[in-house]
Amino acid sequence: MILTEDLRRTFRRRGAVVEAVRGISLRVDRGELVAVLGPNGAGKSTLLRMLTTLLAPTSGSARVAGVDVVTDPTGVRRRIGYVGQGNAGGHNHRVLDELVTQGALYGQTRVAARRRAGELMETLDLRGLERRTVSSLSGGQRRRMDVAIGLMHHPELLFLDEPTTGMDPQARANLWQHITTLREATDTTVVLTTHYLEEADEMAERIVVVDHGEVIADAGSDDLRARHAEDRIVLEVDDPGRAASLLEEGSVAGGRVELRLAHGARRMPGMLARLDHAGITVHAAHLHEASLDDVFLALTGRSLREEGAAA
Ligand SMILES: Nc1ncnc2c1ncn2[C@@H]1O[C@H](COP(=O)(O)OP(=O)(O)OP(=O)(O)O)[C@@H](O)[C@H]1O
Repeated sequence: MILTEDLRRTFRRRGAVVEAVRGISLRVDRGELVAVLGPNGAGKSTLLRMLTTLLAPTSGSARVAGVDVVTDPTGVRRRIGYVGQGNAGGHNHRVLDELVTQGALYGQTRVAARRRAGELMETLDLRGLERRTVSSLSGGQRRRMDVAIGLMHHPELLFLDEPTTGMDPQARANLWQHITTLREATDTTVVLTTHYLEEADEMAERIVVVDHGEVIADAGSDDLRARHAEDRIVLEVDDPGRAASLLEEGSVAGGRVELRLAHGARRMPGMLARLDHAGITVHAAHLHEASLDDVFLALTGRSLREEGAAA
């Protein structure tokens, strides 16, 4: 669905050259949900803007939905939906009119556009808001309307640039619920950027970490954790020394055994069974799973959480 090869984009700023995207080769298959994560200024928006034909690459190539972004940008736009960071839609327009106008822009008849708008209002829980003005919607409703606008022309691929920024947790969960339903129904490919690590962790099948204009990691969140960070298991047992030597790993501190390892959740039951078998009583077992932020810290030396909070 997306194939880029050595994609680059440089900007000139006050005589200096800024390499915003430095040779990204990326493949996204049909039906995938991919989250692009990275600190501020990493190059995420520049990458997305090239893939959505809003910005021309300096060099390299990108095919999106089977179409080259440089030679046929109109063809790309016809096949993709893009929900940018700003809100779409005019403030004083009515919700249904906004959607129908968007459909008309893509050549739909009014009848077809109204039918499509009705479907999307149903899927995205916007029913009953048809005649409301855009400015009267809540933040969450507004963002769902933005997504509906991006989907009016049945795109095969949807780009979402920080779709949930500024939403409260309930509205975020609600929007995700709708995107999940939509994917189940239509197999739409989704590429998004987000500052919310938990969101990427829960929703994305694949996480592409971008830093300094390059892809520095590309895998599912469990794989990223196993490869780049460690889980921590703390066991409160009646004989920590014997427990540590039986498990052949871990250190004893404060009457507890502490272990740092990959796949902690999977390995903990086996450890508990071995201790039980050896007659060692376990009073409590704590699993602290590595977070995506730990992965991020290991990869970049910076915490995305702090960057996100500062953004
Ligand atoms: N039009 C431009 N002119 C000059 N420099 C630019 C331009 N657009 C982006 N840049 C620079 O390119 C780099 C990458 O910016 P980009 O906006 O792609 O990062 P980002 O990862 O999307 O950041 P954020 O999370 O803050 O949105 C930054 O150093 C930025 O200052």
